[in-house]
This record gives sequence, structure tokens and C-alpha cells, in this order.
Amino acid sequence: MFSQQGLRLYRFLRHINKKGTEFSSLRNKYCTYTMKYLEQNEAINIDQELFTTYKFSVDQLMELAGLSCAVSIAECYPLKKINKAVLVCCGPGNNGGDGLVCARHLKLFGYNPVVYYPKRTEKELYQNLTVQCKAMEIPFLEQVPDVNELNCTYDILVDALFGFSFKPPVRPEFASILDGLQETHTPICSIDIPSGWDVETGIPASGGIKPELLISLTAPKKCANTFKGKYHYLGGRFVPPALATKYNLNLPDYPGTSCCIKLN
Ligand SMILES: NC(=O)C1=CN([C@@H]2O[C@H](COP(=O)(O)OP(=O)(O)OC[C@H]3O[C@@H](n4cnc5c(N)ncnc54)[C@H](O)[C@@H]3O)[C@@H](O)[C@H]2O)[C@H](O)CC1
Ligand SMILES: [K+]
Repeated sequence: MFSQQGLRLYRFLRHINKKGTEFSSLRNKYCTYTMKYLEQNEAINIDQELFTTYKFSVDQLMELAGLSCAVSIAECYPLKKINKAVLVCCGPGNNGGDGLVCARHLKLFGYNPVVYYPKRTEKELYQNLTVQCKAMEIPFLEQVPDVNELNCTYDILVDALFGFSFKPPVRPEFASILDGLQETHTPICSIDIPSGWDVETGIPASGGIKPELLISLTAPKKCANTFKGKYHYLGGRFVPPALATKYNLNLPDYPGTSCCIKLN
């Protein structure tokens, strides 16, 4: 029960809160038009500043990045609407590391991820991420899956092959998996960059993969301007405000405590 004064205070606070929500959603609409789409060098520089000036470790950022990818995928492909088999294709760099983290979180969310990780590195971080996935009974494929397997065995494909350090053209060792991803009709979720695309100009003129979901990390890169898929998400909620200001990122407000935000 409210007193008259309490009721007035309650209504006033509700009004302020509603205005706050309206302001936030207006701001987000504005931000989707003015958000900075990064050049390759800007993405690399921001990444470096996070490590050097802000003293983050790769493990910290990768965990948050991979988690935000798993949450975005679960929002777009909820378990009720889709079966659970997910193939996570991981490349040799940090984009591949995001994929391994994403696979582990998808498993915790109730999906059945399988990892394809053809070019492994000796670095301790990647070895640990691999052990963690295996300890969670996530199988690793030994052979490159063909297009028939991509179509028939999996409900979702996660592309964590290359991120913002990719320099075209694709080297031969990744040609068959990228060909398969280009031909398949199973939905593809790309982490940060659709693999094989130029980070700035986007899909190659000769053709490339066409993801249904793109999860941009930190801020979208210029190639996201040519993305025509169903869902564009932003993840990697770890950017210190001063860094966002320095690079004029103009990021939208993430809703509440969420680690990702839908941009379209
Ligand atoms: N600040 C952030 O937003 C964070 C993003 N993260 C993720 O890290 C990637 C960028 O990682 P990086 O290790 O710099 O590079 P890539 O994964 O893009 O790839 C490097 C890897 O790929 C090889 N390679 C490059 N070009 C080719 C090619 N043409 N053919 C074959 N192989 C190629 C290269 O030799 C390297 O081995 C970013 O996109 C995010 O996904 C972090 O996780 C957290 C911070
Ligand atoms: K990718």
C-alpha cells in the first residue's frame, strides 16, 4: 500500500524511467546511423590499445567476445525453434579463439557444438581453450566436412576462421572449408568478419560466404556496410568509454546487463 505522497513519488519515478528508456532507444536509433564502421587499421589499433594502455589480457577479451557470440546465436536461433547441432569452424588466430570460447558457452546453453580446427598453434591460450572444449565433451572433426555434411548434419554453422587481420586471397589450406561454407544452405553465423571477405570492401567480386548472422565485435568494420543477412549484432561489451570517445565509436547503449545488442 502506498501513501498519497509515496504514490506520487512512485509515479514520478516511473515517468522518469519511461523517459529514460525512450531516450535510450532514440539514442540507439541515432547511433545505428552514426556508429563508426572501422577501417582494418583502426580495428587493429583499438585492439592494441586495449592490451597496452588498458592492460587487458587476450584471454579476458576473448572470453567476453566469445560469450557475446554464443548469446547472440542463442537469441537468433533459440533451442525451441532449432535443433542443436552446431559446427564451429575455427581459424589459426584470435577469431578462431573466439570460436572455441563460443563453442564452450553454446554447450553450456544446451546446444551440441562440434569444432573444426584445422590449423592449431602451440600457444598456451589456444591449447587451454582446446582442453576446455574437449573436457566438456565437444568433439573435434579430423577431416574437412564436405557440403553434404554441412547441409545434413548441422543446424547452424559458426564461422570463426578469420577476423580483422585477414589479408586476401585465402590461402589454399582453407579453400575447401570456405568453398563448403559458400555452397551450403545451412545458416552461417560469422564472428566479427565473414571469412574470406575483405575487412573494408566486403564480399569479393568472385563470390564469398553469405552469413545470416554477423556478430561485430567492439565496433563493426567497414565490410559490415555490405552485409545483407538477417541479423546484425554487436558484441564485445568491454570498451572503456574513453577509448570509445577517442575513436568516435558512437556505440549504442547495450540493453541492461546484456553482453550483445541487435543492430538491425
Ligand atoms: N578488440 C577486439 O575486438 C577483439 C577481437 N578479438 C578477435 O580477434 C580477431 C582478430 O584476431 P587476429 O589474431 O588479429 O587475427 P585473425 O583471427 O583475423 O587471423 C589471423 C590469422 O589468420 C591468418 N591469415 C590471415 N590472412 C590469411 C589468408 N589470406 N589465408 C589464410 N590465413 C590467413 C594469419 O596467418 C593468422 O594466423 C578479431 O576479428 C576478433 O574476432 C579478440 O578475441 C578479443 C579482442
Ligand atoms: K569470421
